[in-house]
Amino acid sequence: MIEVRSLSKSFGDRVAVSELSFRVEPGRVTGFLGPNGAGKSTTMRMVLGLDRPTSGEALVHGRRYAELAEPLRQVGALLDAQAVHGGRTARGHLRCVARANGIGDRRVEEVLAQVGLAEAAGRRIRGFSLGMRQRLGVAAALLGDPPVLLLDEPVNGLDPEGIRWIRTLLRSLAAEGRAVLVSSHLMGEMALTADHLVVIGRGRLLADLGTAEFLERHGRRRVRVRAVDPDKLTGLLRGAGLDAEPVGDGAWEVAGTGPEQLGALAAAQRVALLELAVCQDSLEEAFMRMTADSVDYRAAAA
Ligand SMILES: Nc1ncnc2c1ncn2[C@@H]1O[C@H](COP(=O)(O)OP(=O)(O)OP(=O)(O)O)[C@@H](O)[C@H]1O
Repeated sequence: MIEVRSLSKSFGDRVAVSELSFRVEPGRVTGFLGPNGAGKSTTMRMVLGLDRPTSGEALVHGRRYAELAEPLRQVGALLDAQAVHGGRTARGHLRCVARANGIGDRRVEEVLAQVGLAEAAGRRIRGFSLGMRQRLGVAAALLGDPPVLLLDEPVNGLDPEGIRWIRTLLRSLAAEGRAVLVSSHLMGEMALTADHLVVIGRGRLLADLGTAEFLERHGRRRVRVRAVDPDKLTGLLRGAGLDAEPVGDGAWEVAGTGPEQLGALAAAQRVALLELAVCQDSLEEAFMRMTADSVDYRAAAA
């Protein structure tokens, strides 16, 4: 388990992380979300002992990273897939990391196969695509078979097949009882992958809750409705005083009601419907709404 307690980090007078507390529990994928510059990478670097907190602490299994015995067997990480020696082969790179941590060559072959790089294992990394480097980074993270995994933007550069592969892998690692923390900008992907979300903005915690609960709380839920006779529907909605918004093509989106009530109302007033469906905000829409005030770099409105 990862435990972040009142963690803060400043670079000069720039506050990157501020009084941040959350836990990454075993058995689930925790998505780590936040706009650019929110402090995600800095937090992950502090968990891995690569940056020193200004105050507070980040613990893995109750200890600071530097205090862990055989750290690679305790926590696996993918931070920057580009940060590898291009002149080495994939196998050579992994053997080097493995030997430095007392891990045998057999495990290297296992993780190469697990990430789909068995055939490319003898090739030099400098010829690898970004997606292959990501896979290699994941292989290195898995080398020690660790109960905790921490991945910064692992789907970066992956094609749709690769993205699906990462999703399946992360979910199966969590199902095996591991604690998985993963950051990503791809909201649609996070909605499919993460059971739990930790959202930060400007270094501060904005939300720490289940993905479904996040959508429920921060996403809007409306009922889309369309009728054979659009004028009759307009009259019905206006007459009922509902919070309705026209969305084109004679359709409306109505807030504060459910399809059951709206359907019953239409039936009672003999308005024949063509469409009656619940539309729920996507994770991206919910996320944009909740982080609107904490975006550091945003294009000025035209
Ligand atoms: N070594 C450093 N020196 C100075 N400032 C830094 C350093 N590392 C990070 N920062 C600043 O800290 C803040 C948080 O950056 P960080 O990279 O952790 O955010 P992030 O959420 O990972 O962003 P992104 O989604 O763009 O990767 C930013 O304002 C960044 O400019």
